[in-house]
Amino acid sequence: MMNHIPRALTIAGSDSGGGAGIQADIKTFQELEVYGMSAITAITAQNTLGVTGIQEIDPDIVAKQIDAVVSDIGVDAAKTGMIANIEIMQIIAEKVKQYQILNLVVDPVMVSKSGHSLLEEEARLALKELLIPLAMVVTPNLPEAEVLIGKPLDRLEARKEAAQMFIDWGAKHVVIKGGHDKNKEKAEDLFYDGKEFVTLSAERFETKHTHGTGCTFSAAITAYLAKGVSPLEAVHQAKTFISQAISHPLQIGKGHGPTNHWAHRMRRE
Ligand SMILES: Nc1ncnc2c1ncn2[C@@H]1O[C@H](COP(=O)(O)OP(=O)(O)O)[C@@H](O)[C@H]1O
Ligand SMILES: Cc1ncc(COP(=O)(O)O)c(N)n1
Repeated sequence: MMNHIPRALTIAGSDSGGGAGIQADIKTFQELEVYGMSAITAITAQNTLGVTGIQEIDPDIVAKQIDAVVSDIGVDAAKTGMIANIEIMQIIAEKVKQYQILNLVVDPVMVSKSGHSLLEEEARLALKELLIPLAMVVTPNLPEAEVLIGKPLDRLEARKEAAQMFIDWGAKHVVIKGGHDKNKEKAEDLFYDGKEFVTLSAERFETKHTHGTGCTFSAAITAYLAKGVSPLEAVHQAKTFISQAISHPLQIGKGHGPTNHWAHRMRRE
């Protein structure tokens, strides 16, 4: 039998600057030798300085993109990123259920690092009912987890309780990312599967080039799931990948530059 080519789908927004969104996801899939596909939810005019315009895509076209790739090519794992509005969220949830996409990574993107809204405010809490219950892995950053939980998550105990809430809402695994916890010496994320907490700790790099870190991290998890790796191992591998990408930033643009998706190759070369 021929070897199966792992294939991954990103359902997210386009970042014209190439550092986040669909572009970061496809670059990550490619680096991890997974065939990448996309269903675009919104087009952003964006660079390292910020977002200057957004065109949301008709939910029907989002649905048709998912239909097109699932019906012909097949999807071993998928992720969601920028979703823009509630109608798009509803159609994504419908399609994930229709096609029984079990390896779903939900990155609950709300606001860009440059401060632009990427999901309408009224739709943010709907993530709890519509998408998080379908997630194999959900990857909130601290501000997103605080919005969803409705309280501050400064202390580890509060983060553990929050992780349990994500499992109660139906996610199979959660990673609460600690990138925004600038007081911490390490870049520490908290993984939970409903039974055991695992701290993913890595060196924190002093850099302003963190545009697209969350997209790249969740895309790497998706790529490893597509290859058949367990969620915990996928998260460990993705943490290594994002740490390498942040540690060798690209000096591109005048603002918050992108991470370096090919930095992981340096280990091998
Ligand atoms: N300065 C940094 N040095 C090392 N790792 C970082 C740094 N900033 C973020 N990370 C890591 O990158 C990943 C993405 O996290 P985060 O920046 O919190 O997400 P988001 O992009 O969604 O806001 C996490 O694994 C986090 O720990
Ligand atoms: C299309 C799109 N999707 C996601 C992000 C979040 O990335 P970041 O938080 O690093 O700005 C973004 N800026 N643009």
